[in-house]
Amino acid sequence: MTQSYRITLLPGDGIGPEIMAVAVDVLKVVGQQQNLTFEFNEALIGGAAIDAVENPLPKQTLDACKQSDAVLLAAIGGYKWDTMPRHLRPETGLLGLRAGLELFANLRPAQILPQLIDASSLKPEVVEGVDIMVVRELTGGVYFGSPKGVFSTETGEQRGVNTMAYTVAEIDRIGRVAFETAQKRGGKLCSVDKANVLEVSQLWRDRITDLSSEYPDVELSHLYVDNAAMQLVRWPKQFDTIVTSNLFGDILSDIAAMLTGSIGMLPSASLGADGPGVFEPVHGSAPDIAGQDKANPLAQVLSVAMMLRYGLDQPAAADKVESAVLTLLAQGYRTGDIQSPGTTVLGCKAIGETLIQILNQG
Ligand SMILES: NC(=O)C1=CN([C@@H]2O[C@H](COP(=O)(O)OP(=O)(O)OC[C@H]3O[C@@H](n4cnc5c(N)ncnc54)[C@H](O)[C@@H]3O)[C@@H](O)[C@H]2O)C=CC1
Ligand SMILES: CC(C)CC(=O)C(=O)O
Ligand SMILES: [Mg+2]
Repeated sequence: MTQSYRITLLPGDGIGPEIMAVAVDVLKVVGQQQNLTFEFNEALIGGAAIDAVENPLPKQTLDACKQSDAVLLAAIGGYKWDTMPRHLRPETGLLGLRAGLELFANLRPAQILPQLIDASSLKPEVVEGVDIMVVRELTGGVYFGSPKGVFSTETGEQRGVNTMAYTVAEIDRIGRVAFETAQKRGGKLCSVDKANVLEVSQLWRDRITDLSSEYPDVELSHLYVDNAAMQLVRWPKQFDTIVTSNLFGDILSDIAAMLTGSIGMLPSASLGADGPGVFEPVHGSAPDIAGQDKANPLAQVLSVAMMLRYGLDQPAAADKVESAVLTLLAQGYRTGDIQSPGTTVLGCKAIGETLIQILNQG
């Protein structure tokens, strides 16, 4: 029987439309092969939405996302909007989408593919076999805490304020996702915080420690975030699953990206308790290479695989997408960001066409 899904597409800004085009082509072909049909609905977000309707997250877009089975997002942002007031910034639209869909758990896998060992910034013996899942809290912490703003002090000086805050309920729900993720993986969970300095981090550490009694099969450890950043580069193989707050997870997942060769390789899944998830690359809109056919579309394509696996419960289709990416790399095709001697560098579009050929060859 054919299974049908409604997918909202949010291409966004910069390289977003280029990598989204590749991902949609891949999804259509895999859909035909797996008896899945997709009803696509493209909507505005970020800078593109600001330009069109002066709102980085139009109500129509959020409503369309809520009515979908899954949302595929590319990236938002760009120099053009960097000096706009906060409510007219692309990033405000992205945060609004995450909050609006209550996507509190962001899964960011960083896996070194054997074909890309030469592309990593680290020595082969350091990165070989690395397979890390960063579980990042996504709707709390300093990105959302109040008070926030720029206020005047008694002396008339301006003072910028953001607040890092977590409730017990927020820590517990991301903690449970992390323990359950670790149970399905290597059984090790490292919680990353700054409990030596921050009250919010001490509460985080205490709660995660308490929760661990419910997961005796998971080996829990704790690291301060500065040490964790260093350890990720020093000996990344010590990590299996990492759980951390919104800001720390944002930074640590970009570090983890470079272990795998390029930020252009890292997909992610943003999930809530129920309702549609958003599937998006870890990287941003890369305005420095936008419109030049240089973008690596593989993080977006691998986000399609995460959508099929985590959002639509179609693991066989997800396997097909991931295996096509591995074949492409094994055949020596690369975008510029992951090139190494002896490989063939292609543009974003040509990488997409080659992936389709690989999929059609079965
Ligand atoms: N989820 C999202 O939509 C995110 C949006 N942003 C926004 O993106 C804009 C640019 O931010 P940046 O700090 O420059 O981060 P970025 O991730 O867009 O780019 C950082 C560097 O990585 C390269 N890069 C990124 N993705 C690539 C890809 N697929 N293929 C090849 N190279 C790639 C870029 O060319 C750039 O040199 C900003 O407006 C930022 O707020 C940043 C991160 C996440
Ligand atoms: C652009 C920010 C709002 C988010 C970000 O950098 C990320 O989610 O990786
Ligand atoms: Mg980021």
